[in-house]
Amino acid sequence: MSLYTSDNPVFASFSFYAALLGAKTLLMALLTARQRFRKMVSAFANPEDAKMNKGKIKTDDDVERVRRAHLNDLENILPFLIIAFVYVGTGPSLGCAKFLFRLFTAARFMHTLVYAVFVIPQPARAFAFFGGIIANLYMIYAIVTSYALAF
Ligand SMILES: N[C@@H](CCC(=O)N[C@@H](CS)C(=O)NCC(=O)O)C(=O)O
Repeated sequence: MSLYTSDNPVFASFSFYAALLGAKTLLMALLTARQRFRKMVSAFANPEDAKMNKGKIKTDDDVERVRRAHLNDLENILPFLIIAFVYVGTGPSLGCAKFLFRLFTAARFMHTLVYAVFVIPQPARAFAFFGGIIANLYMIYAIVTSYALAF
């Protein structure tokens, strides 16, 4: 049986969480746009955008915060997609794989809520960030130990 078909519940679970995280990352652009419009007068990225909306170009702390959260998603979710995909190929148990995918997904949603939506003081963001890092590092460890003989 191929590990990369919907017959494999681990791959099905990976596909589900990958889609959820992909959608979440794409929606960060809407969150940025919402913040730009809330701050109407001062937060358009390009002259043409400012002109169209009768605003001025200037950076804004709240807009930049959402942009940093978006960038942080790219720094963490893109590696997850590659790492978790390779991890599926090691044939992990469904329970363990689901736990890691859920931990990572929950951690990234928490990161955005804490960083860009409710602006909760540290160390809340650091905890959310490390939840995701731990899941990714565990999968890297599982991959490396599975394929150590291939070195
Ligand atoms: N590129 C990140 C690398 C370190 C990192 O991701 N730190 C986490 C936990 S404190 C974070 O949420 N950083 C905020 C950010 O990337 O804007 C940074 O510049 O902070």
